[in-house]
Amino acid sequence: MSEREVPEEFASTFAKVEPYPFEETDDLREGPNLHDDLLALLPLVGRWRGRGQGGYPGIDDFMYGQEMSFTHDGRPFLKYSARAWLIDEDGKPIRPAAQETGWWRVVKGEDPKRPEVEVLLAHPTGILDLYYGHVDGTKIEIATDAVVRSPQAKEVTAGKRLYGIVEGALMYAQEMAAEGNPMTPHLSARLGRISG
Ligand code: HEM
Repeated sequence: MSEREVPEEFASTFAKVEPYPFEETDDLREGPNLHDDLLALLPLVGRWRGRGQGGYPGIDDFMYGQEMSFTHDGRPFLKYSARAWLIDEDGKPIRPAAQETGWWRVVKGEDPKRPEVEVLLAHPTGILDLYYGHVDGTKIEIATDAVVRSPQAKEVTAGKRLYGIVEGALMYAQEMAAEGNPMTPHLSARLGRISG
């Protein structure tokens, strides 16, 4: 339909639409209060940047930079995204690397001291992960309950991640079972807080 064919009443409706009217924040000092259900994940909220190293059977070891953000809008979930880039020994960027985006929620667990978390992740490589796990103080351990792959995706069958807040830094280690290998380390990184 050409612009001229848009009925007059619709044209005025579109013109009136304001930008998204609700606040979303990565800073606990601003915007809506964090939902009570998310208290166990509070230390993650913010923006992070740092470096990591990786490897896997059959590939060369590598180093990477990464940015990560956890934001919320007062509802009981965190919006998560991360992007990485390969770097050389001097930290110079080589090329963009993995990105992932998804949602973190606290679901009702049996032990109030170990809240259960659910993490949904989508990767641009044709892979979707559903992770479950627990928060133990400043440590979060999650493992895949399901991995869905498109026909072209690499054969990733399971994943495991350990996140920890250590002296204000966000550290994590990630393992995966892929391409016929059992659960094997792929990544580890240390990120510093850049806001929030
Ligand atoms: C910080 C994030 C990540 C970085 C920097 C990274 C980096 C790499 C690099 C450099 C390779 C070697 C092949 C290539 O150059 O593409 C690779 C392979 C691979 N990565 Fe990652 N990766 C990351 C996250 C992930 C995630 C989240 C998954 C799974 C969902 C994943 C699954 C794989 C698989 C299956 C291979 C192929 C292994 C093989 O061929 O045996 N990676 N990754």
